[in-house]
Amino acid sequence: MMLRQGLHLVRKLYRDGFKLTGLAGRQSLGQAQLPAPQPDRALTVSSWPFSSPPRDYSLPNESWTPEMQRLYDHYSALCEAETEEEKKRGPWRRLPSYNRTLKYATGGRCLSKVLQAKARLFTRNIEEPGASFEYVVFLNKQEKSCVCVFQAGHLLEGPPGHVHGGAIATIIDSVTGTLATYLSGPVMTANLNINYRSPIPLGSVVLVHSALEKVEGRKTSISCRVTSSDGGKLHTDATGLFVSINVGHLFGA
Ligand SMILES: CCCCCCCCCCCC(=O)SCCNC(=O)CCNC(=O)[C@H](O)C(C)(C)COP(=O)(O)OP(=O)(O)OC[C@H]1O[C@@H](n2cnc3c(N)ncnc32)[C@H](O)[C@@H]1OP(=O)(O)O
Repeated sequence: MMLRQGLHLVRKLYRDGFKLTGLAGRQSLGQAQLPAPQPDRALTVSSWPFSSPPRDYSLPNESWTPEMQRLYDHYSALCEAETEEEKKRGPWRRLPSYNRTLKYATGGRCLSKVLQAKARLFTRNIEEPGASFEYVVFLNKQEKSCVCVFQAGHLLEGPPGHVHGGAIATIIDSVTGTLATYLSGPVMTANLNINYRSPIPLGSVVLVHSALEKVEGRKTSISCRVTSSDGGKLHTDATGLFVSINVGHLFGA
């Protein structure tokens, strides 16, 4: 019964144009218009099925360094820009980010109710501001690309004073996965290829640039480069392969 309700809700959200922040929501740039602009130019959850609005983790908080805030302001200003092609607004959008998109997203038949209630998006599961992943993604729908401003907190340490490779892989998976989802709808990561070129200092702010390489049938290929905030140093480059799925795939259907 729960499974059927979950599937029904997911399908309804897709039909109604649920603007995603997780695996299940989607917006195909090739097939539909992005939602009407909001005052802060963020994409919005238009069909949020719960009474209280979810917290948007991609907004500034007290842990953000001046560099993080500067880059946020820079890309936010691009979201405000007007272009001739799009008379009123440019191609940039800030994507909101929540720690759970669908409380019904069970992740499979066997997830207990306790787990279901406690499940959280991996990158947003630590409440202490600045402790782990502080990031905000800006999408450029014309260029089919996005940039993520990422500040790596103290809980992400790998080599002393530097960011863990798994944490770097996580942010790459999240950013490339987000772009693939916006471009192709519901997808899952099939393959990630990562080259670690230079270590990322803990607490620093880096840019995660992602762009569409190609779409072949169900396969969407995304490239990614992690650079210093001034773009001068390459930390990591990667490619990701995402395979389109039916949402029932996530529910064991
Ligand atoms: C806004 C959002 C916010 C979202 C914010 C959060 C974003 C977080 C993003 C995190 C995303 C994840 O971590 S996802 C979690 C990690 N990933 C997973 O758990 C996926 C587990 N794997 C699977 O479920 C499956 O293997 C699939 C769905 C990937 C593919 O299975 P399938 O549907 O049966 O498809 P299949 O026929 O095997 O393959 C389809 C085509 O893809 C190719 N293919 C499949 N796998 C591979 C592979 N590893 N390497 C190369 N090619 C492959 C096949 O050759 C075939 O090509 P051809 O013959 O058609 O040419």
